Amino acid sequence: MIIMRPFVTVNCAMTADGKIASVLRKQMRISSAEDLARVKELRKNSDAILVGIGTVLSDDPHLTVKGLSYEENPLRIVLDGRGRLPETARVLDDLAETLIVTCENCSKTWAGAEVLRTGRDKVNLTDLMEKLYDRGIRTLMVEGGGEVISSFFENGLVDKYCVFVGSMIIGGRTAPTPADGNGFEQPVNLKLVDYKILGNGLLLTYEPVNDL
Ligand SMILES: NC(=O)c1ccc[n+]([C@@H]2O[C@H](COP(=O)([O-])OP(=O)(O)OC[C@H]3O[C@@H](n4cnc5c(N)ncnc54)[C@H](O)[C@@H]3O)[C@@H](O)[C@H]2O)c1
Ligand SMILES: Nc1nc(=O)c(N)c(NC[C@H](O)[C@H](O)[C@H](O)COP(=O)(O)O)[nH]1
Repeated sequence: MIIMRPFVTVNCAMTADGKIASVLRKQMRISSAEDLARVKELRKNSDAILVGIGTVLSDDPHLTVKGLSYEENPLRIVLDGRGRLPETARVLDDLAETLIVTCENCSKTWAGAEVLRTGRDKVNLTDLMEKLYDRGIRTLMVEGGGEVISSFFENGLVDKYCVFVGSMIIGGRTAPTPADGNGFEQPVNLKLVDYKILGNGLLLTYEPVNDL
């Protein structure tokens, strides 16, 4: 059965040794200024921006585009299966609409945010994609982190994968990478469709290869 879902672009920045943050999981500037400008455009051109609760707890991002009004900003989506999102998180400010997606057994609510419940232990991404499409979301930007990106690949929900490779080494065997989770038995094969130098780093753009 074909499901109608948004076009999904995964975007992240990794170091030249394949890490998206340090072992302390604290936010680290990996992108060049040129890449940050591209990320801003990508956010602007997306109907919604999605991150996992791990990213919110580590980075406390705004997930907005500076200069855009509440109505113009993309919908902010946080995957939070166990209801850990603090009321003080910046994604709950009044700069944009926010949707918190949690599991069916989580009864938590948040002031000023809409809550959607789907899935048992983890948010059911396929169901979420259908629901987002039904409410008019046609383009979705997934900004991380590693667990969430891995789930999108695992569920075959990625249309485009953009990874900026910053010219630095951070090391650390437990530092997060673009696709953490439990790993796949079979690789997700990609086609390299573009590459571009952006300041002191390289932007790689891939599309998953549909083997069927
Ligand atoms: N460099 C970058 O581009 C970039 C971007 C974003 C985050 N980060 C870094 O990534 C780290 C956070 O990543 P992370 O992997 O710990 O957390 P994450 O942001 O991927 O969130 C994972 C959590 O989301 C929840 N979740 C609910 N449903 C899920 C589902 N279907 N699939 C997966 N998770 C689901 C679970 O509680 C899970 O633990 C931080 O260190 C942050 O700084 C880097
Ligand atoms: N593209 C990108 N390059 C980086 O070097 C980096 N560290 C992130 N990290 C993503 C993470 O989620 C950040 O927290 C938000 O990019 C900050 O988002 P805000 O501007 O506060 O909305 N993303």
